[in-house]
Amino acid sequence: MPKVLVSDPIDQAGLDILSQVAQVDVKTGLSNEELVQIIPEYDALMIRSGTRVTQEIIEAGNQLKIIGRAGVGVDNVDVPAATRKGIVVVNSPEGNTIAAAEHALAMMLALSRYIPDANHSVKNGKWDRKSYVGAEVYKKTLGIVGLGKIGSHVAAAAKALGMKLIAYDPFISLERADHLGCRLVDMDLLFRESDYITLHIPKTSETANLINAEALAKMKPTVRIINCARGGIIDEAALAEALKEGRIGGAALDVYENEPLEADSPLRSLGKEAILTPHLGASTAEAQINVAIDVAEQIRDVLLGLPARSAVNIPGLYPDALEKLRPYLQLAENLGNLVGQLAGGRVELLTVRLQGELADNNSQPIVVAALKGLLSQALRERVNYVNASIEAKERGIRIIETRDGSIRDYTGSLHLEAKGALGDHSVTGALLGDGEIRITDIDEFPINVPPTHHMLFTRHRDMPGIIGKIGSLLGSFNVNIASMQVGRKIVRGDAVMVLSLDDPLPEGILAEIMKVPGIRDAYTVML
Ligand SMILES: NC(=O)c1ccc[n+]([C@@H]2O[C@H](COP(=O)([O-])OP(=O)(O)OC[C@H]3O[C@@H](n4cnc5c(N)ncnc54)[C@H](O)[C@@H]3O)[C@@H](O)[C@H]2O)c1
Ligand SMILES: O=C(O)CC[C@@H](O)C(=O)O
Repeated sequence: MPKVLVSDPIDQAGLDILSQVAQVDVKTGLSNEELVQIIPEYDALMIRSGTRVTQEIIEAGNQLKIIGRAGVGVDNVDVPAATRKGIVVVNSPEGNTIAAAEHALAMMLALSRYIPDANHSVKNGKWDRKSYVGAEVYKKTLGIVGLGKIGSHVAAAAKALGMKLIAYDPFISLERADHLGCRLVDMDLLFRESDYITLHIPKTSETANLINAEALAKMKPTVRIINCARGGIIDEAALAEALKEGRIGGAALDVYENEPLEADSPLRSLGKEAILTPHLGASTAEAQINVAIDVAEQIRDVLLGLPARSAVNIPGLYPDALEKLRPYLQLAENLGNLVGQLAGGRVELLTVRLQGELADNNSQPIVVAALKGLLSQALRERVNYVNASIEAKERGIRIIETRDGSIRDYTGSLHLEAKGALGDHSVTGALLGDGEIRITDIDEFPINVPPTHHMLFTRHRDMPGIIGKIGSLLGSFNVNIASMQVGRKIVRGDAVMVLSLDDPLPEGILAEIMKVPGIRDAYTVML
């Protein structure tokens, strides 16, 4: 019988499902060293947010087939290490949506009426009615940052409370926002106009410290901020300072840069204008049952040799079909991610053309992989091989699929075109004999580069000196170039340049690149 280790508290409903097919050991509170020691005997690991699944644990897990996260965020799992080892990582993308949205709403109302402090004072024998004169949310402006699953539910409820809704989400269509009764605005305006700001975004390099001293300075002195998304999106020291000095009205936090919150955090000494909960967003009986069942069923299926429905790293296909398509799925995901970034978000139309031998295959997994890549900048771990099509549909992305078996430049290749905020862009990619991926065309300019983590693309006039200038500019910012390619259709006409970089581009450098004579456009892309 296979063995499953459950290393965080999981609802009994999930344990019952696992017990149908496996020996289940529940051992919570283990240290990294203890996990490394016992993991070799297990076929599956089931966790919540308490266990950090490090590369060390994954490498020691020689029998491990699946890691199941009973919740959304897989930020506590080293997913690339699991993928390298062929271990499926699954999550429950929707099981706790309602719980988290309701927690944010509860925080907003509790903050407005000082409920935690008032409760505390009555329980301590007082009858103080003067200190707790609150504010109404009716007719106030709620700024929602991130209009995904949780943000949308918050919007619907806040609308019913009579609030005016504005939102910032660069990946959501105007139609979707309109449908939710939200006016899409830029971040700056949201900071300035909101009476309440609620965060429902993933933590990424773009959203880390989004609410910092500079952002706080733009807000109304009465603004109340709610974060039930991820720690690290708010600069906690700057927030504590602003609250102490009365520069903002209040803050309610469920998540923190470091969890558990440090004993000496400045947040702990704040008064009634701050509410702190210990990452309780998903802590409802209903959500815990939902996520436990969702993830336990997937672990059971994988242990029985069936596909998982919400795998974040490996698609849920039967093993033989997966083996054949795996390199093309990776190609599709890379190209989807690339064309999505070139198109600048808000993609309305994606055209997928399967070429050469690829045209003979079942196109559905390829299209889904392309969508997964396309949506990954917006949704991170929320998007998987199961929900990518639904997410795309909800975002109003139309898909056109075509096939051209006659194209034989490579045995099989894939062409994607996206219409987005930055206009129409296209990419083509192929597999070399050894399965290595090559990007072979960008916006109809022929190139031949492997996808890498940090890339820089320019559109420029083909003229002497331009490549040298970009090279020295990057050098002056201490950015190392791994490879560089130029593609052009005619001599001294328009050209594209693609650089693979060892380092991320520091802030401000794109503006400098745009000043180089002959450069028409420049984009950075992270794959
Ligand atoms: N406190 C908890 O216990 C708890 C429970 C569940 C989820 N969460 C967290 O809540 C957050 C939202 O979850 P969700 O299920 O709504 O996710 P989601 O993927 O459905 O929505 C996230 C939204 O953020 C948008 N977005 C991405 N980058 C952005 C950026 N730079 N600026 C503005 N918008 C951006 C995306 O377009 C998307 O619409 C996540 O961070 C998730 O981990 C917390
Ligand atoms: O309670 C938990 O497991 C955390 C839930 C939440 O942060 C998630 O990512 O799903």
